[in-house]
Amino acid sequence: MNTPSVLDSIIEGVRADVAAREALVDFATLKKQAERAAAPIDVAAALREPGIGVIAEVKRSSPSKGALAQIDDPAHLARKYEEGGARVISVLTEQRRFNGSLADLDSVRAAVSIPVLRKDFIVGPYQIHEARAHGADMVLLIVAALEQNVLSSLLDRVESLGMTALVEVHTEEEADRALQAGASVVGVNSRNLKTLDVDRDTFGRIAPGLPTEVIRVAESGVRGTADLLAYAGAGADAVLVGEGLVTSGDPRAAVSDLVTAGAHPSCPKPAR
Ligand SMILES: O=P(O)(O)OC[C@@H](O)[C@@H](O)c1c[nH]c2ccccc12
Repeated sequence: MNTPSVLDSIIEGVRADVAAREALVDFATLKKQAERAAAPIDVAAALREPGIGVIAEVKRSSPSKGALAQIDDPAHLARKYEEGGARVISVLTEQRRFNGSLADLDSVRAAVSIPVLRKDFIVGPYQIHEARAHGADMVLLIVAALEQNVLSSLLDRVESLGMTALVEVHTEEEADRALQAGASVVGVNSRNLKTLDVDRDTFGRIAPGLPTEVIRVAESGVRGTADLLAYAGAGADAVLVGEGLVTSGDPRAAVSDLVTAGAHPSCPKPAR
């Protein structure tokens, strides 16, 4: 048998955690909770607005670096991101490796009026209704973690609840699978989730092959405005930034610098 990748071991933990939550709140009850949540915001429309969108992430830890930042008040951080001009807030809810939680998602949802992304390792429908019940507008689906038929049905379920899926890919083959499943927003992760290596050229290799109507998000590895401009030059509509913001000391200013660079007339814009 092959040695399990980082992704495999994260998913194993996630499955156990989902089973434990489902034992407390069954799927039928959760679905009713999701129906009572405030209507989702149209994230695709928000990402089509002019300028390079900044998706700012609430990220305490990562499997590659361990603890990144002490975030005692995720709502406060999210408000700083919103004040800095973030288009969307991403909240990591995976507990074992990223030290996130659904409580973080609740606090952030209550604190901001811009769209919120639930960033987790989604393996089944339960987590999608759970995202909605906790006020998410967008849900991450990682192609490398899902069989094709499961990916397609989860994507349909996200959309049937009025949310938008951010479909994450790392290779051309995965990008084809994302499109086949009907993704309208594709995130190209520069980090390989099986090895955790970052290669910032990944976006530039994959993005040009995506149809023009697909919204392209460059994920990971943005240290500052130079990386944003490089991703924009390769066709990004938006960038997703975690570590660079949580370690910045001034998250509002860090987001604002990125937003300003991405809105400047000299910043390359995707042709569509
Ligand atoms: O901290 P960074 O390098 O700015 O990366 C943010 C984001 O792209 C990263 O957290 C991420 C991308 N895809 C994921 C999937 C699961 C967990 C985390 C991620």
